Formats: sequence, structure tokens, C-alpha cells
Amino acid sequence: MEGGHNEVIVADNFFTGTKDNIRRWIGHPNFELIRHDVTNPLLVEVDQIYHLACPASPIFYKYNPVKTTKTNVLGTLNMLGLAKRVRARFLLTSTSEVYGDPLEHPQTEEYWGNVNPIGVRSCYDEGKRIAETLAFDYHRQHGVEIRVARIFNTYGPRMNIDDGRVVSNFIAQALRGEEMTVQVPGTQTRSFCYVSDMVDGLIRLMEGNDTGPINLGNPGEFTMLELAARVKELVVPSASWRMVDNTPDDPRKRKPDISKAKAILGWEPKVTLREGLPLMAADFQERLGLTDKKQQ
Ligand SMILES: O=c1ccn([C@@H]2O[C@H](COP(=O)(O)OP(=O)(O)O[C@H]3OC[C@@H](O)[C@H](O)[C@H]3O)[C@@H](O)[C@H]2O)c(=O)[nH]1
Repeated sequence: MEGGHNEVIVADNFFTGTKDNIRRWIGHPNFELIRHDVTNPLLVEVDQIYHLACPASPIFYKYNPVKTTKTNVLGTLNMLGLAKRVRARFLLTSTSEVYGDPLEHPQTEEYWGNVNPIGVRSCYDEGKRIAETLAFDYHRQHGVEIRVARIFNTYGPRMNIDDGRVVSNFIAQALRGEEMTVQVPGTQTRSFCYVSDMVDGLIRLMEGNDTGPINLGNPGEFTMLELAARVKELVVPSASWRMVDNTPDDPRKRKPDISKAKAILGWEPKVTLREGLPLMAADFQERLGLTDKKQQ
């Protein structure tokens, strides 16, 4: 298998993912797919666990917040229990959302965050915060080898077209000839990381010697109005946008300090937003069965 691993087992309940994304591996002798929900225990023999389970789009994680918390608490307990039992190395994909609506900018790993514990995003923010706590307690109490990544907004081909996050929304809307929905005020910022850079960062973290937490994100920072303008410029020149209501507790700015990732992992994102948007748009266009709007 790619990445030097002899065998890969994927466990997914397909709440937000789809079998189609892993179609090319189904039937490969070193690949196994299990339909499994991490809130239930899983017994397998493995050396490494990439614990990625949990819806990451605000729309999906707010859809069933109690289940989101269960996934982060019970799911992480189950995976850490497995790591302890079989002495596997455990990597948690935590999130920039642990910084909440940050009062420090850019965010370093030392910043403790500004999170609303009772808001509509708390199932995810606080869920990931307790997942980090569990990882570090299993490390201190039971000697489990852990790695914690704090992932910033990530996008790329094969993303669910109706994921609900901003990059996929804007590209899908522009391609469908709909107005892009810029949530007010539009001046809020995010830093968007291309998927292949993220995967590279996660593998380096897993294979390296540092527990983390380590920020993985692209430090290029954009307002949502700038993002809409980029999609118009690079994907569908005739596209337009309208301002719509926002949701509660939307963080006003976000940008990772990646000096730790650079120093410890030798990692730095390579793909700029200007390069990444057209790559994602090409994939969406194909999957939506649309002709190239630029040619029209
Ligand atoms: O249609 C939309 C959707 C979103 N937005 C705005 O775009 C910004 C980004 O929102 P997204 O829904 O993409 O997701 P967020 O960046 O808020 O959260 C994400 O951040 C870090 C990851 O760990 C998670 O995947 C996810 O929670 C927000 O300010 C939101 O108001 C729009 O303007 N229009």
C-alpha cells in the first residue's frame, strides 16, 4: 500500500463519508473495510491508529450534537482503549476549534482558547478538547504513545459536495449557477489547507517523535468575501454572491502559527489557495456532471 504500510483497515460508519472515495482500494488484498461506529468498541490488531472519526462540518456536527459528543468522548475512549490493549500508536485529529473565538492571533499551540461551553458548537469544540485531554491522560497514566494534530479548515477533491463548509459550498454554488452564500459579516477569516498537504502533515506527525499538539493548517488567511472573489476569479467568472445570516459563535478569525510544525516535522503546506481551488472545482464539476462554465 502507499505510504509503506503493509495493511490498512478502515472503519467508517459513513455518516459523512462515502464508499465511493475508497472504491479503488476495495478488493485490494492488503485493504479491509469495516462498517463500524467508533462509539462501539472495536477489536483489531494494529500498530497505528489514525482516529479521524467525527463529522467536521459545522452543519453535520450540529445536526445531532449529542451524537457528536458521544463520538468524541466514547469514540476516543474506545480507540485509546484499543491503543492501550494492542500497544498501538494513537493519532488524534483535533481541531483549530479548540481555540474557539480566539483572543490571540495567530494561534499558537500554547494558547488555551476561548470556547463557549454551552453553545451550539460546543459538542465539537468541547468534544475535541476532552478528546485531547483523554489522549494526554492515557499517555501519562498508561504510557500510550499519542500524537495530537490541530487541523485547520481543510478542503480538496473528493470532499462531500454538500459538506456545508465554506470552500465546498462556494465552489458547488458557483458551478451550479447559484449565488455564493457569504455569511455576515464576510470579514471573518479562515486559513484553508489543501488535503494532500494535510495528509502529509498527519503522516509526518504519526511517524515522528513528538506528541504534539501541533497545528496543521495553511497560514494564508482570507476573509470570506476574499474567498468568494477568488472562486469568481478562478472557477466561475460569472459567479456572484449574496450576504446571508450567520450562525451563533462563529469564530471571527483563525490563522495557525505553524512554526512548531515546521521545526518539529519539517512540514509546510505547498499548495496555495490559488492552486487548490481549481483542482477541487475540476473534481466537483466532474462529479456534478457539469460542463466547464469557463468555456461557455
Ligand atoms: O456557505 C457558507 C458557509 C460558511 N461560511 C463562513 O465560512 C467560515 C468557515 O466556516 P466553515 O463552515 O467552513 O467551518 P469553520 O472554519 O467554522 O469550522 C471548521 O474549522 C476547523 C475544522 O476542524 C472543522 O472542519 C470545522 O469545524 C465561517 O465564518 C462561516 O460563517 C460562509 O460564509 N458561507
